Amino acid sequence: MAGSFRLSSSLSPVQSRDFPKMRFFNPRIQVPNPAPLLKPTKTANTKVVLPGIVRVAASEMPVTAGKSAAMAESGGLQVDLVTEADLKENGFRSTRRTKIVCTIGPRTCEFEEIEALAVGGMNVARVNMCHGTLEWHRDVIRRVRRLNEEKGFAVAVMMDTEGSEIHMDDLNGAESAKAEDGEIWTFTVRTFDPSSCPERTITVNYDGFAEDVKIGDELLVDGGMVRFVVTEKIGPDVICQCTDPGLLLPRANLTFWRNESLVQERNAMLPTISSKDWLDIDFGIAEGVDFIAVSFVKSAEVIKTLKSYITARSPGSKIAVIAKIESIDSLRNLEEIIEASDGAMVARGDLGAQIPIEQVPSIQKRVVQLCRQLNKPVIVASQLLESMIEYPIPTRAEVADVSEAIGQQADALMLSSESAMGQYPEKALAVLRSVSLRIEKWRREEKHLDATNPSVVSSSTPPSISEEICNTASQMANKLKADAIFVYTKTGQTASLLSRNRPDCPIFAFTPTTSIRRCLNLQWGLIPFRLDFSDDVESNLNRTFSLLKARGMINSGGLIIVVSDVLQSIQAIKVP
Ligand SMILES: Nc1ncnc2c1ncn2[C@@H]1O[C@H](COP(=O)(O)OP(=O)(O)O)[C@@H](O)[C@H]1O
Ligand SMILES: C=C(OP(=O)(O)O)C(=O)O
Ligand SMILES: [K+]
Ligand SMILES: [Mg+2]
Repeated sequence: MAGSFRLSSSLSPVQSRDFPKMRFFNPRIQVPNPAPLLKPTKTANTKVVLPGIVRVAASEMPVTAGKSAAMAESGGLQVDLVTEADLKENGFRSTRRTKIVCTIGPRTCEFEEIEALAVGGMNVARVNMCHGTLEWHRDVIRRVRRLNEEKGFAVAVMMDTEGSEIHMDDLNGAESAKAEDGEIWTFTVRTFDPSSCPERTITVNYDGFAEDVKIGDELLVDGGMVRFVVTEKIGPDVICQCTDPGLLLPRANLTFWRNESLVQERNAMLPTISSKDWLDIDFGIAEGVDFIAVSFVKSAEVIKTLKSYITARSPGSKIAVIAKIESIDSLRNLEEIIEASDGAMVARGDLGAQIPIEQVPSIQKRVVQLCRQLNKPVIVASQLLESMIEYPIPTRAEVADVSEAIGQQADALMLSSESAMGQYPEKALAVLRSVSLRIEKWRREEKHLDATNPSVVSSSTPPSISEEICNTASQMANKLKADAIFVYTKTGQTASLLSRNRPDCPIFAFTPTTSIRRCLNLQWGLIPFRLDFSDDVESNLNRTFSLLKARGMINSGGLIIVVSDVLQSIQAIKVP
């Protein structure tokens, strides 16, 4: 990777009319109907109306009120079959604590394929608005909702905005194009009909592109997978010579570099949330997604604006806003961005294209630590198991990278292409699952040897009552080797504060609200259940014990630390 990480002087305020325009290509993704990973279940409801286009049947419409079979059976305690089986087979202490986000793409968009991922441990399904049509995304989101309703899962949905990144066109539907060493390619802002596009010509989505680049600049595709040097400029056309040959993929990201630094000209003034993103956000709000991940965040301001927009559009909505840390600007304003957000993602793909890649590991560590300090969930994303797009097993180096993120105790790991379009989505998920279990267990065993590892995160100043209660409860649970912490939480805040301490035992979070249950599913060590509860801790507890016992999920004699955010109390109780 060329260049060093240089910060240019802060930008002067710009008027919105000064913003160079991004053009958004017409959605060109024809969703194929990949062979299902599992045999179709009886619940499959997708009707294939046209070749290659998936339509949704009426029963995939958003779920309305009414108790599902899964809930009715358990007397009001909603839990999924995977958690139930995990608890029964492995016992409390060996449940997986690190959560898994899977990007849904053409390889995994059918109901049975999403179900297979949920069965394999997916906690959050991510749709990337950079690809696909709104109809496609709507179908996927509704399938996840139907799966939750029918099977009692709490798979949350994350919508990831396209953002104002500079990228290439879709190669007219081709899977890829090969650029050979020394070949001359044209990058242009002109658009063509698929039939009349000249050879070796790529349309770029950023209007200011031809003006901003200079002869001698280097053009990097996907952070350097393919590299060109600009040799000539002819009006809207930028003529380039390939210096590092490779495969160009549809809509691949483009950055340009001058004197070993990333060029940030007018593109630095592109809005973080483009007009297309606002429409996608409206769509996300209407579909009731749980998280909106904002690409290329530059400042805390944009997060605040989006949060108030969501509140105005959908009062009382619980949509959480995740800041993607993937640009130089986000690093400049890191602390205030994370403070303003409901969580963060270390988006290593673009981050590694914007700064020298050798700086990515230390930034990942810093973001993970900062999020923990500020009590915000953090996701480590991109290229965790990249080779599994093609191969059924990962490289040893990938396993080491995944282990590092788990060792850092990030809340969640994310699959991108591995699950969206790779050949082995379920196997990739299984690798994340088994590496998590192994590293978490090892970490618990070795913990006493690590003096630098505090059992609680230090309190904020001035300390808050709930924070102190959660710190004490976590320490108690560790010292007494409790089997689980139970937390009764209305807003989810107390559950988060417990998770933040990364205690040795799992945290059962009971919440009356389905959307909060789903949001908690992103956080480390939390096993979220939906349960209506009263202000009477004693009766809640007795009810919970009998419901869990009836399903064989707890045994008499187990030690439970109970925290209630209503009474702000801690109790230590043996399961009767
Ligand atoms: N909705 C979709 N339709 C078609 N392809 C998709 C879709 N979502 C993801 N993909 C494919 O999966 C790859 C990985 O997804 P992701 O990491 O989210 O995107 P990107 O590579 O653009 O950062 C994409 O490059 C694209 O090829
Ligand atoms: C997760 C990332 O964002 P996207 O996949 O949307 O480019 C990334 O850049 O690492
Ligand atoms: K995106
Ligand atoms: Mg990105």
